Amino acid sequence: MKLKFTKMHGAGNDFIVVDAINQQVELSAAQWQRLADRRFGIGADQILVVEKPTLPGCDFRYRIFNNDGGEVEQCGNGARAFVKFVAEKGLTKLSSIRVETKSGVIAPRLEADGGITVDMGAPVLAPAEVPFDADGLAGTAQGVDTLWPLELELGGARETVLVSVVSMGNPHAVQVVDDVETAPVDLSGPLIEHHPRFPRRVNAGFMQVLGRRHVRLRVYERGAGETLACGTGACAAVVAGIRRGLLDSPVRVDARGGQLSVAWAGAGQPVLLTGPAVTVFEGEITL
Ligand SMILES: N[C@@H](CCC[C@H](N)C(=O)O)C(=O)O
Repeated sequence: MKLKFTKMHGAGNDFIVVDAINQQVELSAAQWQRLADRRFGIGADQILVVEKPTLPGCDFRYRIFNNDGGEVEQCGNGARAFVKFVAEKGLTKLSSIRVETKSGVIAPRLEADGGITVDMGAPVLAPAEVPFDADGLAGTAQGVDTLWPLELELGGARETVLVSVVSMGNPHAVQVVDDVETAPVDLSGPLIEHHPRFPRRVNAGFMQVLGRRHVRLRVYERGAGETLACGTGACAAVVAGIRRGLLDSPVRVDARGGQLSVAWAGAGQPVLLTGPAVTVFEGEITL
């Protein structure tokens, strides 16, 4: 079986995008993982699959598979790549589309200057819905946010980190650090990802506040490891920063692979994510 694909990225978070409307695509988790493998496959942080919608009022269905082959609920940088892909492939003539995802409907918009903004929906903040098991834990209030203590076993020593928990459709634990470059992302990222308090695992964000509208961010992604940028991670970090009283919307987010912008007007309002989407090459692979 041959599979046509497009390789894309958003601020260095890279994707294999597959049109499952005009070709038949039914792959197992092991096959997705093989395709995303950087040595045995094409290589990508995530695979994005474009399908016909199943919900009325939607233009497309968008499925997301992590590098480890697992299907997940949401991907912000991928949503921008998705809208560029469907426009470039002539799958739609609309500049604003409604896209069905595993965690609800999102609305990406192609701007006149080529930039892409995605309405990612409102963040979910109730710990149980993130999901985060806060049972028996004492949180600390900061602004209108609650910081939760997570115990980690770091290199033989016990350490407690304080995290905000936010769902952007997918789960995030965000901590504020003094310097993202020296933060122990490789060490504590996997421990946070698999921490037993997160029943569906979690994306671990490390945010350095540079000013009220400017942060640096690194994210150790669930199912993919550290990526050069994480769109939903940027949204979650800015929501946490605003709730903690550290940031004002809109916020520039510097990731290792590029720059994103996140705007949020507060409780109940949608988060708007803006940033680049780039097509790298097209190919066909025999499975
Ligand atoms: N890179 C993404 C997020 C992809 C999914 C994530 N790893 C998860 O498992 O939730 C983004 O740009 O949002």
